[in-house]
Amino acid sequence: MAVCPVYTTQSLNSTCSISTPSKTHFSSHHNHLVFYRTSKRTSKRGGSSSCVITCSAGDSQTVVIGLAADSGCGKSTFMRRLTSVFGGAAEPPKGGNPDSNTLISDMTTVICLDDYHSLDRTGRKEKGVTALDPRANDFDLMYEQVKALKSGIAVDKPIYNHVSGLLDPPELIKPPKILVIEGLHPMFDERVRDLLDFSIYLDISNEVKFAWKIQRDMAERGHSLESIKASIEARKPDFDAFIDPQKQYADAVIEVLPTQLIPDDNEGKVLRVRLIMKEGVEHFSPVYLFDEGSTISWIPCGRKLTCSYPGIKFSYGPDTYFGREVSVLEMDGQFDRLDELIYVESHLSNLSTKFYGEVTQQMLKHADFPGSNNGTGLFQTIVGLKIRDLYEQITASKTAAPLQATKA
Ligand SMILES: Nc1ncnc2c1ncn2[C@@H]1O[C@H](COP(=O)(O)OP(=O)(O)OP(=O)(O)O)[C@@H](O)[C@H]1O
Ligand SMILES: O=C(CO)[C@H](O)[C@H](O)COP(=O)(O)O
Repeated sequence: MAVCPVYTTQSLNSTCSISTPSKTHFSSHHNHLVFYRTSKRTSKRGGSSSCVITCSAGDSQTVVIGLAADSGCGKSTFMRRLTSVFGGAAEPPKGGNPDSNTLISDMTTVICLDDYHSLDRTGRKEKGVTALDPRANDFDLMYEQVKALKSGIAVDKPIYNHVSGLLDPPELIKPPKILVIEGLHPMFDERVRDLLDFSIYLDISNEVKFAWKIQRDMAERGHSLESIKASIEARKPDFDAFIDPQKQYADAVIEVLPTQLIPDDNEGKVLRVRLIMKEGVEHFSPVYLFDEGSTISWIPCGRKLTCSYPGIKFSYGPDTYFGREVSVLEMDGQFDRLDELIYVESHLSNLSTKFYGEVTQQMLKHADFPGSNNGTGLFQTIVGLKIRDLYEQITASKTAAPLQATKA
């Protein structure tokens, strides 16, 4: 009996109906039903016909968030801030591959899209392509698996092992409440993009990326300055062609630039950070400073906020980004005392906090994370709170929908 190559795993709290061209075999496996097609049937034209498995998720609803950025641009730090907003620690799957890239907490599962590399390190070298090149990635599988998870179906996701550079045996991923897909290409493939309920792009300018890379790869990983420069240069053409263009699709972009408060600064320590928020996105209303829609420039330094050189400057206002209407909140400079952030927080509106001072509390909780004293940490925290709000709105609207249908 030939086993059809198409199979799916289905979590037990879902309802499935199966129509098959021939016999379908299903069995219980790791707490999941596994459906196999047991034979291929040839259609009149000679191609193989497909097995249709229609499943509806039980009461689970997965909200899907996309986070795009180049390597070393703060995705992991952002993820740690985001999962902290939902409470609970994020950990790799228990008892699984120690080199798994997945992080699971009560509410969230973060999967790294490097796991969809179709070519391993040697394969890329042989073919002369980088990991940023779409030819080194399996977008069909990415789409199928994100779609399955979104509809409540568990998947066996491959693992790209960053230690060995090989593709390891897959790991089982169950549909979470919130699925975050982070990596190089969450918005590259239109089909995957359409599955996202919210998307973020971390746009780190070349100068800052270079400074961060030096800090991490030289200080922590022992790489030489020349090798860091060479690796950035080697990735740049593919970064420009395949990664950077995704920012036009993002609902929120965190742009990190050198400061304008120090003339000709080239140290990259003081940062100007812009939070670009699209208008008209369902379940998302941009944060504003003082007065929604106005153009504001604010220097908060003085009696209530301690600032040393070069100070802090906030700006806010409407703008356009890739032809779309956006609101932009900008912070240039860095905080001296994080506890005084409450003063800034009290002047921001639409933060989606659950209590007064929640942004400041989150920032103080993770004061040791990179960027906690500047706009990168502040805006990542704010986006985390907006995602919590978006999740709550989506689940509330889905719960309300059947009730309304019954009433009608
Ligand atoms: N906001 C920040 N301010 C200063 N440095 C930062 C900031 N965010 C990240 N970095 C620097 O960049 C490094 C990489 O950050 P992080 O691990 O979060 O990035 P990543 O995108 O997940 O990287 P990779 O994809 O390579 O794993 C940090 O070790 C730190 O040196
Ligand atoms: O751009 C990257 C995303 O993190 C990595 O460079 C890519 O995944 C290739 O991995 P490795 O460096 O292990 O060969």
